[in-house]
Amino acid sequence: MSKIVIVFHSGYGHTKKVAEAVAAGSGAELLAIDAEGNLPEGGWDTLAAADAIVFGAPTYMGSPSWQFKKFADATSKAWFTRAWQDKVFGGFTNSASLNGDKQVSLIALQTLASQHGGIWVSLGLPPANSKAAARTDVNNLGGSVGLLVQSPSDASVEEIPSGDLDTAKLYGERIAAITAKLRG
Ligand SMILES: Cc1cc2nc3c(=O)[nH]c(=O)nc-3n(C[C@H](O)[C@H](O)[C@H](O)COP(=O)(O)O)c2cc1C
Repeated sequence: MSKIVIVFHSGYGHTKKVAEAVAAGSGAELLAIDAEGNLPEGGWDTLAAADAIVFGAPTYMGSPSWQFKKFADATSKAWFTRAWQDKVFGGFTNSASLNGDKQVSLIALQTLASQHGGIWVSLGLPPANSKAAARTDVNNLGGSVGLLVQSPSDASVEEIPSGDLDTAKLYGERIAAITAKLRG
């Protein structure tokens, strides 16, 4: 069975909830980047052993949080040896506004995966964008590159729109299916 690892940062728990939903769909192991931008003991070995790596970060000031960026810069050690070449990658971001410049963060995650020679998994779901569409619908935010989630600024972790979490689970399933095809 393929090994999928979700490496993510979450300052206040909302992005962690999204990571858990992606894990529910993919069977992935969660690897949290801490408040100082560091991985737990053995974290780099966990990533080295993964068939697929999913990046997750909240959008802060229009880009991934600095803790995620510190992690991203630290992946240069793996880059030097092409250690992550041909792994499968995906990514997600979460922020307060419907737009909130989430796409900037997602492109940063996709670019990081591409620097490593990875195979990026798009969201693969049509947008729910008709007049009748609601926030409870799957992909109501209309993402395509990866997974977008909106947590309103005054929403608790338990109040993240259910449609976005359903979308997260489906994205996890897609990553698992594609990883199984490509990596066995
Ligand atoms: C320093 C900071 C900057 C933020 N910048 C943005 C932003 O650019 N766009 C946005 O929509 N939300 C922004 N937010 C809101 C967060 O993205 C939102 O609260 C998110 O759910 C936090 O996720 P977390 O609980 O995993 O840290 C910002 C929050 C903080 C603390």
